[in-house]
Amino acid sequence: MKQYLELCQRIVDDGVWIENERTGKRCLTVINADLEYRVDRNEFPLITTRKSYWKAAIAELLGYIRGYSNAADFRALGTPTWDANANLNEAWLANPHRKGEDDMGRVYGVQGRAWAKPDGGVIDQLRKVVDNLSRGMDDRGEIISFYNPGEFHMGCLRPCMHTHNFSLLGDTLYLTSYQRSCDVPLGLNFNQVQVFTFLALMAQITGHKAGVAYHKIVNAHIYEDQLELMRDVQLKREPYPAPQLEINPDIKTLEDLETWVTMDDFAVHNYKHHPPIAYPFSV
Ligand SMILES: Nc1nc(=O)c2c([nH]1)NC[C@@H]1CN(c3ccc(C(=O)N[C@@H](CCC(=O)O)C(=O)O)cc3)CN21
Ligand SMILES: O=c1ccn([C@H]2C[C@H](O)[C@@H](COP(=O)(O)O)O2)c(=O)[nH]1
Repeated sequence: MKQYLELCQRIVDDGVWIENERTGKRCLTVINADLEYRVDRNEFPLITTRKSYWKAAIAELLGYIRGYSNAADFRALGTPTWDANANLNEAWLANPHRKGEDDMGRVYGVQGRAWAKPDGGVIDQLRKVVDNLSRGMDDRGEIISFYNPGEFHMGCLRPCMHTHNFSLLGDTLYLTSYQRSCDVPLGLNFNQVQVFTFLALMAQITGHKAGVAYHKIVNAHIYEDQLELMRDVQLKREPYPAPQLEINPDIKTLEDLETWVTMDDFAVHNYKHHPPIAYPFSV
């Protein structure tokens, strides 16, 4: 929690105002942030200075793992977070590649599970990493990348957390995740949960101990209409201790994650938090 609050304060103190053409808003921006999550100690990085909707964040991650490309599938898992990008963005609505209501196009999980090869067929990046790690193998390229510039025009948004790089040291699994663009009040709240949970889940299904997750962010920003709430409300609150995440131990394979797992297979313990803050969302 301390590192999150320090990043927010740094943006408030040192951020530079940058015009964002896509949203038509100004963003107070800093470059480069390095966050670390102690998955080994089960210090779940939930924001405590406001209520965090952690189930929606894990539902998003599960949707990426399943390769979903439709906001309705994300809603069925328990999160409405892709509704706006799929259905309210003018540029995407006018895009001939959009296949109708709720279609997100070839973003995130589609690239992770079905990256199109130029000579036909697809690459399942996640399956390869799971198979290697399950055999105790780290080829120093256990990478899942959602960043496919050749297909940006076929999706509603370029991926923000675009690369997840797993590493095995003995029997301990590590994760380094890269994010190019971060909406700190809204998105980071979710992304912290996702990086932590991705490592915890991958360690569980590949039979390893979870170590530390490293989260590297390039452009970290607060939108102009979020600044007052962050500076005058959230940053005035004292954080509470980190809660713990419990994952159903019956989840043992990638197929389990693809088929029967729901949000009921996740629980958070000792989550003490301040009241909710409704930050504006920019499409
Ligand atoms: N501007 C912007 N910020 C983002 O964080 C973001 C995007 N766009 N587009 C793609 C995804 C969608 N994500 C989202 C979308 C909505 C919320 C959101 O509204 N969160 C609320 C409540 C969520 C709920 O009720 O389930 C929150 O208070 O955290 C969070 C992340 C993260 N990403
Ligand atoms: O997981 C996510 C997804 C999106 N965001 C934020 C970061 C930006 O504010 C927007 C994306 O806009 P771009 O113009 O494509 O950078 O969404 C996030 O923080 N986390």
